[in-house]
Amino acid sequence: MAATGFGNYRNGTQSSRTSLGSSNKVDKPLSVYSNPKNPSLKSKSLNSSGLRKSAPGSLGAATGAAKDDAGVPGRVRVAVRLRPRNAEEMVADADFADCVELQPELKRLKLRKNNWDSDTYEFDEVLTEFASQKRVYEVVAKPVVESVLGGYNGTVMAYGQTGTGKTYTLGRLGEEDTAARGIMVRAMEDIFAGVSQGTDSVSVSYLQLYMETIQDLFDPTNDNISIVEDPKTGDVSLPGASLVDIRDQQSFVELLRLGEAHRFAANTKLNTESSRSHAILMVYVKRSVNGIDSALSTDNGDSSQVVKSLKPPVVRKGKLVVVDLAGSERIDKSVHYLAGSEGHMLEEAKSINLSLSALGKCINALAENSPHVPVRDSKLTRLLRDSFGGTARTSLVITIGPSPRHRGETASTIMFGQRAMKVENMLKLKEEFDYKSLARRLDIQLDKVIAEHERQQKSFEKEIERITREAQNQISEVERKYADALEKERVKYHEECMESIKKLEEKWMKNQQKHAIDGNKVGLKGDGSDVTSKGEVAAVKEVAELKKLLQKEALLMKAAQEEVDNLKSQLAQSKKLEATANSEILKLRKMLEDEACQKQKLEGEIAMLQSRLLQISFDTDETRKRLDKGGSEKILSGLDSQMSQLRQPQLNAAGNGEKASIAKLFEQVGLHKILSLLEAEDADVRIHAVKVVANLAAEETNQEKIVEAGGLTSLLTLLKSSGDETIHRVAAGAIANLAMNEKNQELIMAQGGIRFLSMTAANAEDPQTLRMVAGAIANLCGNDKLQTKLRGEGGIKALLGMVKSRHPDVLAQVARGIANFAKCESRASTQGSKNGRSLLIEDGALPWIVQNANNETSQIRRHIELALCHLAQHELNARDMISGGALWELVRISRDCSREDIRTLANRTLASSSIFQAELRRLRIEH
Ligand SMILES: Nc1ncnc2c1ncn2[C@@H]1O[C@H](COP(=O)(O)OP(=O)(O)OP(=O)(O)O)[C@@H](O)[C@H]1O
Repeated sequence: MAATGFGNYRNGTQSSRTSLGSSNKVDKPLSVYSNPKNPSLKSKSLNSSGLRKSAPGSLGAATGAAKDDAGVPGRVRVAVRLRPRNAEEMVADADFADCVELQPELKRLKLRKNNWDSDTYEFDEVLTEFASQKRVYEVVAKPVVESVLGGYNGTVMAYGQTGTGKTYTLGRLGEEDTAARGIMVRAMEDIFAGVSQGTDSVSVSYLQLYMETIQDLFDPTNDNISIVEDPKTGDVSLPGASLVDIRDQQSFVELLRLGEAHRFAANTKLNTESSRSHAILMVYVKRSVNGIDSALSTDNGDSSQVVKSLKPPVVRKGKLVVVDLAGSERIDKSVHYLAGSEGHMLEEAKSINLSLSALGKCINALAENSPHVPVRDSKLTRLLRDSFGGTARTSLVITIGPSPRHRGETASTIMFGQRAMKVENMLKLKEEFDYKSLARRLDIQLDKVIAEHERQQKSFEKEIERITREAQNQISEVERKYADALEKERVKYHEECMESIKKLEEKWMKNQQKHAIDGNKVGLKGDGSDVTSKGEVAAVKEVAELKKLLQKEALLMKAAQEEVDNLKSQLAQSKKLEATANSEILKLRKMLEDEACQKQKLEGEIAMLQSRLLQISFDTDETRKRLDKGGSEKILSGLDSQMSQLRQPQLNAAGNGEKASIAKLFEQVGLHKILSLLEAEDADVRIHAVKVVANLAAEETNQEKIVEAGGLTSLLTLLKSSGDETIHRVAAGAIANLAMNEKNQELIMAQGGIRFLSMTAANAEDPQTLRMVAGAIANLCGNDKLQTKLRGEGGIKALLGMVKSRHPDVLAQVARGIANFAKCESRASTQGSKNGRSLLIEDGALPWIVQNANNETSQIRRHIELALCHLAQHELNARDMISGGALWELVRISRDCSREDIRTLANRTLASSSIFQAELRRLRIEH
């Protein structure tokens, strides 16, 4: 159990701390300014966050190891405050001096014994009747508040006789006069100044403890609040009390006023002005001290950075408890006052005194370093268990009045304070990794990345579309232009050709006609040569003209060709553009793929964290259930008892709530993701994931889903491929759970499960691994259909091989497997579907069975007794059983077994076997 306040922490040895009666009187020098063990522990040695940097054994508070259990020692600090004389005392005590004389500069108080003699006491602070509320806060409470902000528990308590100013010191709201504000209000002001609104939280409960009943001052109808103590950490909590989140000072003051009104109403009902109850204000401060904020807030799009710097934020939890105790009158005086009054009032006085005297006793015990601190004697001390003299920084202000008439009370208050000064504290930093908030933040971050990714993808797609469209437009434009130009050229060329041909034809016609006329003329003149030469000249001219025309045509053709070339180069240019656009598209696609990859990584991280959360929830669930069962470790006859506990249906309401949250988480993470983590590269993640799967497999409702999602195959693969024994142990446990179901048993066999389980058993060193493997095989042994296959694949041999371990847990599972197998065999032989002797006997199980038939562990013994009875039911086994010594065991069982049903079964079996009967007769054994 962890060191806690009244409950556990013991002072170190200190010579001056010898007797209860010893005090810090100046004639017994004892330094009250520093801790003799650690002189650095004056309140001044705290830095601004209330953390010590180099105290021996300190936690290294600035970096804060979440699991470190070491503590920082420190003493309960005690201040004494004197109330000024009130009007009545001014008159009644006018002729008398005050019963105390204060020497604040020496931090001393003198308590008058008589006119000439007084006792002197030292305190950490001596506050005169003139001390301002501000000063009182600063010396009494401020260091505690700073400590709370630094992640420690802190307590401020006021103790004193009725009417001496406890409520004045702690609870004044100071609404009309701010200088009058008490410790509660000022403490909250400092707390608000020390927290950041975005990441931190402050919540309060306000209670009163009256006649051993705790009432909620925010909701007085809630008046039976119980105290819950965490057995591990010793932390005290009040789950039934209202816990109100507060965001600003104003709402706190309003709440306090409401609480005060309820307290006042309760006191009025009791017809008294003084508070007869103890009022307790609890302030819970949660501060985030580092984390992934910086990494997450850099929205530079580089999500891999986020993954690399993944570190859960550290949350420091501090609890400030401010206790305004009821008046500390001595019981004899109260009884005297109350003599003749109603019995209730006497009871009440006793009850107040009971809790105060219990507090006193605890303080005495702590101051004396006594081995027993009677913390359980009252609700007050139970409530303050983690807040006083334990892991908390504690400050006590004792209030006294000046009147010599109350010298007795004042003396007893002073002695109380003196003893409290000797109580040592062991401060413990309350830090934990806030996986939930990390997962939440990562979720938000992932959402952002996904949204950004989707946005980018959309704009990339749009861009791609635009570029493609533009390129296509350009191409079709160029193509269109090219086609138009070609067509134009073709038409033009055609027209020109036609024109030229027409012209030539016309000319040719003209020439023909001319020739015909000239021919006629020649014929008439008879001078042909002259005429011919004229015709030739015309023909030459004609040819020259035609040549010109042809040259012109050639030029036109050339121009058209150039135009075509030009268009072709334009087309090539467009194609180039298209290629560039394509490579751009490819680049964009690659970026998209990278993004998707990052997203997947982040999802993996989240799944891993959520699976851790799931595991933590399971652990909590399991612990809660164990606690619910009163911590008794019931040995369950089935499988792994821890896993079996998870199947217990009788969960209480809280358990159901927890289960619901597990189911929700399970839903959120998704089985596939959890299963995929079984193959993670990081061994820790694999171990973690297999634990989660094992826990899930413990729930019958999850088993089918796990098998369907391929979980069984993954678990068997882990047995085959992993070299880690923890993984083997947990995976075998999960397989054992899945093997509770007949369908799964067949699947396990079909996937070579026996081989992997046998292999695991052969390599196992930890008996718990063997227990899980044996448990899994034992379950398979109970399936009638699998008998031959199981034996054929070495299942029985594997079971028998595990007895080497000698560990009773392993032997119990082996025995259970053998009993299951024997039962199936005897059923099969009764039904006539089995011939021949038992496969168990064939595989050599009988000697071990006989050897352990009277094993001292009842669980093993019972299984074996049953196995023997089952084996004996088949006549074909009788000879082997006789020669192996099993008959003797059967006889013993039939006579001595403490379970009647087994005794009867053994008797019936012996009676029905003629071979056994003959042997018994031969040996002259009566049966
Ligand atoms: N330091 C002080 N200066 C001025 N007045 C004071 C001082 N301390 C107490 N008083 C006055 O004395 C009276 C009693 O104080 P208070 O109610 O705080 O006492 P108490 O110890 O809380 O009593 P009870 O145990 O009955 O609740 C009140 O009227 C309060 O204003």
